[in-house]
Amino acid sequence: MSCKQLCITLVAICSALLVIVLVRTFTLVPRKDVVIACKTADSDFIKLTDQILKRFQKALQIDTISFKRGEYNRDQLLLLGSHLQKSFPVVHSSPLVKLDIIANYSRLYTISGSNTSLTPYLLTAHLDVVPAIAEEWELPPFDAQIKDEFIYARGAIDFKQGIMGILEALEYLLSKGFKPNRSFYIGFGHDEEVTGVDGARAISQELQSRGLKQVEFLLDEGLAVLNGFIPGIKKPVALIGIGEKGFLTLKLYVKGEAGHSSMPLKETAIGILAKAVSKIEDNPLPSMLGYGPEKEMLEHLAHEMPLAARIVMSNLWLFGPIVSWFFSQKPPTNAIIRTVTSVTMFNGGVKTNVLPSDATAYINHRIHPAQSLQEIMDYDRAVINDDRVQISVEDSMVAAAGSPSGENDFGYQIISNSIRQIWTNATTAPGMMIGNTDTKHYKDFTKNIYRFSPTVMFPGDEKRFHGVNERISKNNYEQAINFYYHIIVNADKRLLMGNTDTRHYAMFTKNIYRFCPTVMFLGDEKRFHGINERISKKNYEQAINFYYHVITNADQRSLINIHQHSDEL
Ligand SMILES: CCCCCCCC/C=C\CCCCCCCC(=O)N[C@@H](CCC(N)=O)C(=O)O
Repeated sequence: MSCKQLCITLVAICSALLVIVLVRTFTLVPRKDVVIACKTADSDFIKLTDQILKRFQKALQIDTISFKRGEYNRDQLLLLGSHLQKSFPVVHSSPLVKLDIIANYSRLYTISGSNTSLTPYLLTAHLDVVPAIAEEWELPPFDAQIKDEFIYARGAIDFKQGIMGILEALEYLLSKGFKPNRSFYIGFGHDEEVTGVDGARAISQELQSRGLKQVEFLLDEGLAVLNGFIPGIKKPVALIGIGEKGFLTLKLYVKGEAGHSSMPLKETAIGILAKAVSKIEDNPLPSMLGYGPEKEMLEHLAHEMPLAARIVMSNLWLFGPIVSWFFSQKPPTNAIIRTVTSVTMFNGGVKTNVLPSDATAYINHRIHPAQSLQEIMDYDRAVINDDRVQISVEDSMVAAAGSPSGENDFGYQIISNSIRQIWTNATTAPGMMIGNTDTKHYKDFTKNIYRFSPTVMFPGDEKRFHGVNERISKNNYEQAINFYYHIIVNADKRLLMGNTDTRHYAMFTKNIYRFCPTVMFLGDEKRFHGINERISKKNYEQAINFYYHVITNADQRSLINIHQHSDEL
């Protein structure tokens, strides 16, 4: 090939790439949904009264700690149960609500709706918390004291704001005479922090034994309203977890030889294990950017970014390696692009002058959905490359597949719209839950599983999860209550409302109306996107005449006297 031909080929390739990049950049259009903002002046806005705040603080003061499977503060769980019972008298006495205590401590509420043809939905949360090292906290972890408008306590964001927020919203609604159309369940597990096998799993079994086959959607704890976490986006981003990373906990064990420390061997069990652990930390797993829900998230958010970042995010097929490098720099963004590795426990040795007879370490991986458990095991084995280190699986879970997040996916849109009613300046996007939840126990009921916590976070706050100084602002707790209020009200609709093409015209007018000239009887709603969609001949005639009148009536300078038909005089 001549030099000229080479130049022409290169120019052609570059031009083609440029066209693809620009087309992708400008065809990922922003969403312009119209949602009705929830304002503090609204008559149905639930204000954070002293009473509401006090009962939240009281719930936080009860240290419902889970230590390990089957080992949790049973007395405290009972205490929290009676606190809920006392705090929400309307919920606990309503004829519409049935409460079952499951496996002694978990709580399953069944709220009966009037329309049994509507598939119920499920809201879940957990009653337990992880332990806290009190000495490291600014304020004691189980006092729930307030400092600078923040309530500090273990469980403030993981996840007693969910427990109390849901019940506050329900208490309010029922006390105002709310009678749901759609039934729903509320499931509070008592051992989520130690995998939920006693609590959530038992709730799920109870629902199955009642013959429940399907729920419309499930909302559990999860991602949050994030400020400043995603490079290039200034406004808050509310991520709804549509998938969940898997986990793999590996036990590394080295058998050593006990003896006197004055005559050491070349390496001790501790030394061998320390080298293995160090190799694991030095060799992070490769980036999987583009192969999981994070791709959808970044493409969704691209339109919120400045042009350069927008070009990059819209074209991960080309710029993936740059984004991977960038995201690897910070733990929260690193967590979404790869399987991560944490060495969480290390034990060995009994006395300062005794050679250790063995040493044990635990590695906790959070697995990217594009990878299998076996791949991770093989990777670790190859990296350690030392037969003296025995590797065994302590516990594992494969990653959860992505739930649908399209414009017509009822559960996703109910959650997204409810978020935007509260955090009006936020943009929502599907994301991947980086920690684990109780949702694994409910996966047989629906593929529409979503993970979102109504928690506002700023960089650094992620360390408060399972760390020190966990806290929530009073304002955020008020938002959490109102978020659940909107979830319950919005999910009570028969069909997804508001997801019409009108959002594409929202910039032209605030006078947007949605009406179909369709006559419906109970049961006809199933024909929408269902089977046997139909219209009567008469109704079609009415539809034509309706549009005739819309056109003729709208053809006026100003509003006319509507009673000008001669037959109405
Ligand atoms: C682009 C930025 C994306 C990500 C930013 C995330 C910021 C933090 C948001 C949410 C935090 C999620 C982590 C909290 C998990 C809470 C639930 C939990 O602790 N679960 C346990 C369950 C234990 C188990 N074995 O089931 C856990 O994951 O260990």
